[in-house]
Amino acid sequence: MTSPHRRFTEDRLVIASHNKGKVVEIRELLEPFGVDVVSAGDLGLPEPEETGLTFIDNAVLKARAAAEASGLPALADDSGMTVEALDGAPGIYSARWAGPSKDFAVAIELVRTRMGDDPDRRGAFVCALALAWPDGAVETFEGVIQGHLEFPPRGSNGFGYDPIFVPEGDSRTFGEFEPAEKHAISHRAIAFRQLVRACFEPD
Ligand SMILES: O=P(O)(O)OP(=O)(O)OP(=O)(O)OC[C@H]1O[C@@H](n2cnc3c(O)ncnc32)[C@H](O)[C@@H]1O
Ligand SMILES: [Mg+2]
Repeated sequence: MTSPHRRFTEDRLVIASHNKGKVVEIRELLEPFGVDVVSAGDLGLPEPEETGLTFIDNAVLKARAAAEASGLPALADDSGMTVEALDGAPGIYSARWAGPSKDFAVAIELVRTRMGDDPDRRGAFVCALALAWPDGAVETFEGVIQGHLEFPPRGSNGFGYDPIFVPEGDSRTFGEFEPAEKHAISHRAIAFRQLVRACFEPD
C-alpha cells in the first residue's frame, strides 16, 4: 500500500519559527536528510499571531503563513509545557508566559509560584509539527514526553523551560542534557520520527 501522506520531494525547506533554540534543534534533526533549510527569520518573514486553541492549530497556522509568503514548503513547530497542577497551563501559552521580552526566568518563576507547594509535580512537553506546501496541502504530527518539574532551575543547555523539566526515567533536567541526548527522547524528536517516516523516508 502506498503512504497516504504527501511526500517531501523538494530540496529546500523553510523552518517557520522565530525561536533560535528551536531552529537549532530542527536543523540538527533534519541534517541526515540533506535538506537545505532556511529559517523564517533569515527570510524576514513576519511572525503570525497564534490565534489557534490547540498546538496543532497553531503549527498549521504558522506553517501555512510561511509557505504562502515564501513559495517554499514550510515546517512549523508549536510546542509548550503542560503542568498537571495548573490544569495543563501554560500549554499553548508557554511562550506568552515569558512576556514580550521572552524572559524564561520570568516564565519559570511564574510556574513555580502558581504551583506553590502542590504535591503533584507532574508535567509534560508537547510538540506539534506541521509541514505545509504553497498549494495548501499540510501534514501534522504530535509528540509528548512526560516528566516532572524541579526548582530551582538547573543546567544551561537547551532553551525555554528546559532547566526545570526532568523527563521520566532520569534525574537531570533537560538543561543538563547534551543536545544529542535530548534529541534521542524529546517531544520534538518523537514528533520528528513520525514526520520523517511519513514524508521523508522512501516507501
Ligand atoms: O512560534 P515560534 O516562532 O516557533 O517560536 P515560539 O518561541 O513562540 O514557540 P511557540 O509559540 O511554539 O511556544 C513554545 C514555547 O514553549 C517552550 N518550549 C517548547 N519546546 C521546548 C523545549 O524543547 N524545551 C524547553 N522549552 C520549550 C519554549 O519556551 C517556547 O517559547
Ligand atoms: Mg510562537
